[in-house]
Amino acid sequence: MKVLVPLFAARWRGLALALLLAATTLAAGVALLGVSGWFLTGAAITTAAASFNLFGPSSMVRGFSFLRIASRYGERITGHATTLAILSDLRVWLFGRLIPLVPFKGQDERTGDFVSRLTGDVETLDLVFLQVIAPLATALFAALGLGLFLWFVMPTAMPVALVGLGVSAIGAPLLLALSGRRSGAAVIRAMSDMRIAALDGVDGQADLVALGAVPLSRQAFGAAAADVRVARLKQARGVALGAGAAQFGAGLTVIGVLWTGLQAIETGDIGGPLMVGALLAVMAAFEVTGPILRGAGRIGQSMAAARRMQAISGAEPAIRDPARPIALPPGGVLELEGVRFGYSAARPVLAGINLRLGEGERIALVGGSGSGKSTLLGLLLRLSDVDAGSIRLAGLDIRDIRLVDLRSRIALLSQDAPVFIGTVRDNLLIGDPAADDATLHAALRRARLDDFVRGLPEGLDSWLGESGATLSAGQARRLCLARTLLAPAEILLLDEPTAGLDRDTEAAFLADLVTATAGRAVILATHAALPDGAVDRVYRFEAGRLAPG
Ligand SMILES: Nc1ncnc2c1ncn2[C@@H]1O[C@H](COP(=O)(O)OP(=O)(O)OP(=O)(O)O)[C@@H](O)[C@H]1O
Repeated sequence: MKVLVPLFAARWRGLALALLLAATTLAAGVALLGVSGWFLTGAAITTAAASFNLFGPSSMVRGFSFLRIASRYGERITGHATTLAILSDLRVWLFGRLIPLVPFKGQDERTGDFVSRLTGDVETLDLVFLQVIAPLATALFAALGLGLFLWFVMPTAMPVALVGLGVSAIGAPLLLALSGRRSGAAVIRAMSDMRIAALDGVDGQADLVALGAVPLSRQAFGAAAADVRVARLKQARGVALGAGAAQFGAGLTVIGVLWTGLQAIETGDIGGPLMVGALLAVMAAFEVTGPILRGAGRIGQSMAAARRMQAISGAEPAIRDPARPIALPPGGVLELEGVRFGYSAARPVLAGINLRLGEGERIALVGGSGSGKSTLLGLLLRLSDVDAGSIRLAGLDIRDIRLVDLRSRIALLSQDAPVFIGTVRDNLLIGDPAADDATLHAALRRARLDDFVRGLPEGLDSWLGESGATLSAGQARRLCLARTLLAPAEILLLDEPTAGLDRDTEAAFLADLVTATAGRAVILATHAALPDGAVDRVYRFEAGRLAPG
């Protein structure tokens, strides 16, 4: 739960107010029932014999019931508002931590799991304050108040009531929380698997339909949903058992207090009305056990969720800024010397790359599929670090430069560049947030998409749908290309910029590359046939090395 501490600390005022109101609610409830018992018994005895002042207790009953309503309302509002604000803070924090860790490596860390942590896991933490911290604090307060009250009016009942309250509000929930750890973790795991199965099915819907594989996807989702049901059922069984045990404890306590109370009446230590009032006050104090038990039943789930978040907060991205960054001087000469790299030690991809890219030069990297073109471009942006050798920009090893500086000099159009949800303009402004309409249209023109965008009813403000659903694959690619061209970087890395374009558009774009890239240095990874003059030099990948192409 360490992740929650700073977030709770940042919102301590709201939490403290909610705690105060929760304690007031409980105190008013206890007092209400206590006074009512005292009042009713006193009034009943009055009609039989002695005199009893009805006005005092009846106004107290009204006062406490009003106070209880008002404080409960306030407590719900502040408790929930603060909790929602904390969860929102947590989501933002988590998003910030997760992004540098993408792409996830390993089986357990998939995109669906990432979404699951941001949504499901965070939501389970709502009960930490509302159903654990606040009710526990209130229970302590109740125990203290009730103990003091009984100490004065019926001391023999005090240990019985406190032990009973301790067992029901702390002992039973503690056992429940401990026994529910495994089922809680199972719920979290199963929910995450279910989200992953759902995302897989939605992402691959078209192919699954075309291949007639929808039943397989449904089966995978069904299995995940069944796991969720089983895990939840186990959890609910635990809560029911715990609630039963707590109710039993409450019943025994009331009998114990009644027993000691009757003895106290017999010895003349307490009057009948006050004893009844005290008995009902004890019963009312047990009100606090309900939320604690509900919280305890699910706390295993929250703790598993918190552990998953803690794991992220402890995880360091593989690529980090240098401890002592060196300011990047102007100039954009890029030099690679003896660069070796492999995703695993057993399978090197780059086996000694030497390359020099002068300012404003354009070169092309060609080679078979899987030869290492995209890998090399990724290294230039430090998406991974070289295993051996060095990459220098403006004379500095790129590992000595701040990432933000490096990436402001070099822009990449990746092979699977995404269209973000939003409009054409939203997508383009990611490349250059300050660009005006004329600049946006110029970039679109260079990417051979301007006519299309101008033909849309809302032009630059046309909505593109999720992942550019309203665009063809080639149009989406050109939009991403326009976005990269807009980036004010001196070096452009274009990975298959013409993928998805028809032959004529591809030839026109490549013929126009010099103008399109406006004097900037370019590394073009491509399978396309290059027209004369499109680039200054061509290199071919051969067994992890570069040879003049
Ligand atoms: N994230 C990864 N993890 C493990 N291996 C990878 C990863 N990305 C690429 N590879 C492997 O590295 C090799 C080079 O891949 P890369 O994507 O650089 O090739 P490419 O020349 O760009 O291919 P293409 O022309 O098909 O895009 C391939 O054998 C590929 O299987």
